[in-house]
Amino acid sequence: MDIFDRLKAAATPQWNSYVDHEFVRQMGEGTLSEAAFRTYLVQDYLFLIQFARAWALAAYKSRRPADIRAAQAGLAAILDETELHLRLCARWGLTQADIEAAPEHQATVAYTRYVLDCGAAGDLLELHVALAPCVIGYAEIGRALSERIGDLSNHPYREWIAEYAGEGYQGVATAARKHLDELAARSMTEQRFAELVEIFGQASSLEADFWQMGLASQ
Ligand SMILES: Cc1ncc(C[n+]2csc(CCO)c2C)c(N)n1
Repeated sequence: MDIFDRLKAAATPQWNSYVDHEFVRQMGEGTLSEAAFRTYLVQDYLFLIQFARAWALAAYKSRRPADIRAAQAGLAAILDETELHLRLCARWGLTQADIEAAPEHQATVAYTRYVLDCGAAGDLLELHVALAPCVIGYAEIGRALSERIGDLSNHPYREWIAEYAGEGYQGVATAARKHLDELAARSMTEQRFAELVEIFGQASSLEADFWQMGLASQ
């Protein structure tokens, strides 16, 4: 059992509220409304900008080159991801300037600033634990949806699912998981575990709230 599995097992209700959310179910079935997806995607772009700052903070909090490289990989993955968002938003006639001018929803503010605060107040391990549901969760969700659906060619959310189920992103998530495990082996004590579960559970709940924000907008 690696540290990620231990955190997931200790925060199962919050984790399940995130990965089995109604938004995810509807997206998989292709019944999710375009309005819900659009609100989600615009907010997710704003979310990614703040998360890029969190990964940059991870680089700043790192003393070892290997940790700086891990932060660099996370930051690069985010910048790649924003391309998907801009491409999909362009189909609705939304430009980058339009998206950047959108006001942030409470759910976006709550999640991103929570993670940034974990990084500001805590150490590198706390920041990576706060980032883990996001990075590793989307890989699990993407893979589960893609396996369930099989042939994605006519699916309304094929680009989104293919992005996170694809080899490129799966590799990023596997590397992030391994890095988290190494970091925990280096700096976690069992007394700290409960504190880390708290962070992991909170971040997972904030992910669930983020999906809910999309559903509530339609
Ligand atoms: C609400 C929300 N949670 C997670 C992700 C996924 N994600 C965020 S940053 C990143 C790249 C590596 O850090 C990935 C895959 C998202 N887009 N939106």
